[in-house]
Amino acid sequence: ACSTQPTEPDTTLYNRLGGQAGITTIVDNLLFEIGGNETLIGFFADTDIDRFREKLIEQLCEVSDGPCEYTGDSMAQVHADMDIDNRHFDALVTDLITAMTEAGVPTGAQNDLLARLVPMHDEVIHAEEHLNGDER
Ligand code: HEM
Repeated sequence: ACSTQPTEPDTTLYNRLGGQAGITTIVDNLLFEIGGNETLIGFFADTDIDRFREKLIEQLCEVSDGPCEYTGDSMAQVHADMDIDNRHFDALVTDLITAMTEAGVPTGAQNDLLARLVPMHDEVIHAEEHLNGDER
């Protein structure tokens, strides 16, 4: 029980998240968490949840070096005019951690995914200021 699992250097984060099945489970768990989170649910009142689910799966796959291409809109375009603040961002991160834990993702892989999403923070929180700049 105390043995440590060495991380294979040639394993992608995508594989450590459980591949396509793992990422799909993470996103479905996240949708469930958002649905019960009163800090977040209001933002999604008019959202096409099927599209949101599909684009988020693509994005998490691409950002973890999986075999996908993100086909959604830029983070600045998507989150403009929502007035998202740090409290909302933290609530989403907390729900994502719960979603990953429930999916059985090891802590190291959880942290590596979060580290790849955190750089998007400014584009989500200050989306308007990024709209005329370069898009990612
Ligand atoms: C790193 C953080 C985040 C990432 C990576 C992310 C990613 C995404 C993606 C991929 C989409 C779908 C884009 C598309 O349809 O083309 C989306 C949509 C959305 N996001 Fe985020 N998001 C983040 C943070 C947040 C936060 C903090 C909130 C609010 C609390 C939020 C609220 C929404 C809403 C409401 C939509 C749906 C927009 C619509 O109805 O068209 N997001 N997000």
